[in-house]
Amino acid sequence: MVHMSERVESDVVIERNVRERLSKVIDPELGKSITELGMIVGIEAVPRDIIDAGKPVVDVTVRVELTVAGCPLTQQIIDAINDAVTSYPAATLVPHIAVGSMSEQKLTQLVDDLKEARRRNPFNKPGIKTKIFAIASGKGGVGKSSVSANLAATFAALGYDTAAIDADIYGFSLPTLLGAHGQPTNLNGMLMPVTAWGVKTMSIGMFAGADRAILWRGPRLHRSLEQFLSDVWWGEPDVLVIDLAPGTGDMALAVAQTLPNAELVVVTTPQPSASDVAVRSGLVALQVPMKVRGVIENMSWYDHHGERLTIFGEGGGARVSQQLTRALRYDVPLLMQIPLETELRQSGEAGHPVVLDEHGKLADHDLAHRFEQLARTLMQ
Ligand SMILES: Nc1ncnc2c1ncn2[C@@H]1O[C@H](COP(=O)(O)OP(=O)(O)OP(=O)(O)O)[C@@H](O)[C@H]1O
Repeated sequence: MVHMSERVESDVVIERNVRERLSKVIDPELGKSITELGMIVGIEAVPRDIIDAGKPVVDVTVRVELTVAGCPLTQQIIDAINDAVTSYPAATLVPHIAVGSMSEQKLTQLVDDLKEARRRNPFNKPGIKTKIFAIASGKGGVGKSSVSANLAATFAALGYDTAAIDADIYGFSLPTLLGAHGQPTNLNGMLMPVTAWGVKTMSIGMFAGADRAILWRGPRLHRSLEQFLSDVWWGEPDVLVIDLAPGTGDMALAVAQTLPNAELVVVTTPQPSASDVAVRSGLVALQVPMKVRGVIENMSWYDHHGERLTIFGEGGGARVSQQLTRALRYDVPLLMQIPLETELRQSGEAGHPVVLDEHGKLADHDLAHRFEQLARTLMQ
């Protein structure tokens, strides 16, 4: 027999404990707890007079206010709330989740608060933990975007909170390669990146407007990149991969000014016409305090019925590594060689990075192992 006063107290305890458990549920877009974001507006525990498997059965109503009605991640949030309630150890809690959306006024306040906390470019504040890798190539078409997409997917599959920016105004191929086809959600002027394969992605290709390319050129590039970084809600990812536009100057300079922690990774193919320009793209580090982390040689060979064909010649990656090491006076290693593989191209076109299996886990093949090794080296 349970007395009324005890029952009331235990309901309050359950409500408090449920709130505590919900504080661990993180909004996948904003990267903050749903309680901290003010999304939980009511929790009510009403016990039924039954015991199930030795535990009291309690109906728990959770009232949730989402930031945007019908947001694509609604179900994910509701599932997480459901799990947090049903996994309660001391009682059998039966969840009833009432979903609504925030009032305009509340949303404006929330966004203002978030913006206030992050008024500026989030990646250059002191003590930031995010590792930033800017992928440069010099010459176009050498596979810089394919490397960026697969590297980002590998980081995410290894469990790192991963963001990727496609800053390639000429190509913006990252969303295609990652299959990130959605539009960024606009939360009262703050943009949410599109998540694909666990990678939060933003591309300037997602912004409409004829002046997009003009904005991203020359003297305004630095401002544009900064704006791009601060108008998007990135949270504080472990790693940020930036797919730069091909070329040797402007873009890398803008990155160095905007993201002082960024490290440059230079992609080349084996042939001299690519490696000569790749060296020049790395030499930008003589003008700005940006570290060149290493070189990746793509399209290094093609395995044809057991025969290794070096279609684009040999030695480009090693040449870039040696020349940059000499010019910059520190070791700029050749980090990885990537063979030509039809699957890499095909999976890129299908929006499924070749390094991932059908479940989105790291695949068990040579190419995936190479990318895993690269990702682990870069995070050291
Ligand atoms: N190792 C590889 N094996 C087979 N195909 C590849 C490989 N690397 C890249 N490709 C293909 O080559 C083409 C160019 O690659 P990608 O778009 O990644 O290059 P990029 O350097 O980013 O080009 P851009 O200069 O246009 O930005 C794509 O069709 C891609 O699928």
